[in-house]
Amino acid sequence: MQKTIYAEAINEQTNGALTMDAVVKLIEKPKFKSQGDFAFPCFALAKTMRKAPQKIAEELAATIDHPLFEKIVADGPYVNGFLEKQTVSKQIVNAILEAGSSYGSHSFGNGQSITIDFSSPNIAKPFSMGHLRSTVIGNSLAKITEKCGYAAVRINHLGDWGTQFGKLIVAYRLWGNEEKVRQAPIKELLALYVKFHAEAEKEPRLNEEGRLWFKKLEEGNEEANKLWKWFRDESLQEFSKIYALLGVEFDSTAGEAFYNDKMDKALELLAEQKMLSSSQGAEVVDLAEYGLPPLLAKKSDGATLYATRDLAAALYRQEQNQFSKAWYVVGSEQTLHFKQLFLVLQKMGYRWAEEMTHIPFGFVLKDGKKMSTRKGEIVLLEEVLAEAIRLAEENIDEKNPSLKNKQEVAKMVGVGAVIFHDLKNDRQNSIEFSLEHMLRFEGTTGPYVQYTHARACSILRKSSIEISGGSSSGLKDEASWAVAKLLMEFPNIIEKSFLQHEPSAIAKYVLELAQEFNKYYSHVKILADDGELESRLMLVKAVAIVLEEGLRLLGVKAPSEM
Ligand SMILES: NC(=[NH2+])NCCC[C@H](N)C(=O)O
Repeated sequence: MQKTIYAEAINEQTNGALTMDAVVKLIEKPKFKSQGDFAFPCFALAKTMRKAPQKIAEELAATIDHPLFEKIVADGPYVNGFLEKQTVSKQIVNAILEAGSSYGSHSFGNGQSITIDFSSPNIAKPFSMGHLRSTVIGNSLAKITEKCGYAAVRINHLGDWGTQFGKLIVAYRLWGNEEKVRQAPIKELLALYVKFHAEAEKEPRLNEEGRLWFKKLEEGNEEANKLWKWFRDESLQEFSKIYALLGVEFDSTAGEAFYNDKMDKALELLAEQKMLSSSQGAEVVDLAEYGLPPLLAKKSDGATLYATRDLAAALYRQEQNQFSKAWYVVGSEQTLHFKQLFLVLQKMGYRWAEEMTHIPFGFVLKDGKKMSTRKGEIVLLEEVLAEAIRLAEENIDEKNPSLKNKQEVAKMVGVGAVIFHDLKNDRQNSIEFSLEHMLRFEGTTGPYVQYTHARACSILRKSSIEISGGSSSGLKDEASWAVAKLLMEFPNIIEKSFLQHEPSAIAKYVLELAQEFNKYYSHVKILADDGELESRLMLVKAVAIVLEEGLRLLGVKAPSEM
């Protein structure tokens, strides 16, 4: 908002030589504090105004006069604007106190829906680190889209269909034990699956059996479907423990199986458009014109595939939700799959397919190596989260042994640490998994931000003044200005995180705000009883609001004491 005012002033003085949009985009944040709060480079004006940029900068600096600015100075070809600290900090703090948690919201989503396909683990298999990343990133993106005025549709596209379930059924019928599966479903089903592959090496006939049973499953055979449904229910129950811990919910858990009866229609549509061709008995959609391998729509034995199900799912989602955008939070290994999927839909003539986006992310590493769920190295996510909570409790025991709801807070801190660690780097980067590191109370961690928020809450508790509504008269010292200026950035950060599909923008921001606030806390006696006490407390309250809201958008809770 302050930036817009600066742009307006420039625009007015240059008689609209550039559009407002162009001016806003050109305004930079200066590198050094001594260069003020905004810098506008005059190069783009030089042509239309037929003057040297330096000259334009001088003229603008001399003519712009706005009460929101303390001074406007030419700095070479730049016009630097220095905000009037007291007035602006007053405006920002009051706006935050009035808006509360809705500070930073946007309305550009206009209530349109965005489907977000995330988490999407495979049943009868462990919930992997990759699925954790998808879950955490997708959950945050859903909250960010809502903050921008969209209606988020959270979809867990479960991997619950495919030939592997034929194999699993064969394995269970041969070697399975009902009691064992009930006790530890994922572990047991995985063991059966692994055994199947080992045995099939020796006895290839088993693979044929597996295909047969999947065929039975697709055709609605009762025994096959009963077993499949049981495996699915047990798996979902296991996954739901993880979702409960993470605080993640879905609007739909319609997985791949859900599209079993919707694929014929998708295939028909492709056939109608003459987009199917056969290749070695299989039906494919040729994508050579885009330089891509063909999308496999139907195998030679008539079985459909992952891609076909995604095609049917996209058509179904557009029909159901009329999504304005469709996002897929899935690891970067599937980049080609989504490229093909989107292009096929575009080729079918659907304009909406242009608004479909694959949102990839990097790997989780342990000691520099990719963590995987292959034999022997399964890391059970539930155990990881339980360990994080246990370590957080140890930390609290040490630092604040008399805390009342210790266990509840330990859960917020432990789980928050894991989530924050995932989201603090650009999502495409791989992340090194270290519980010890992510749980530190200092440094770039979730607990550090939570701790800073709790500190702000504690200051507010200690003062006798009740802060509500917005009637701050502003502050003008450098330390509080640094905090106020960051608070001013929050709405822009939200928009940026939306446009780039990057929760990390918010994570980095709350870290910076926490650091700046802690500097303020150590330089200024906040609770000193002078004329500015109330304004300082209002700033503290504004910081608490923004930290809590920033963390919420990441899916992290902010305890008021820890
Ligand atoms: N619509 C989708 N394809 N979503 C992603 C599914 C991810 C898949 N279940 C996997 O674990 O690899």
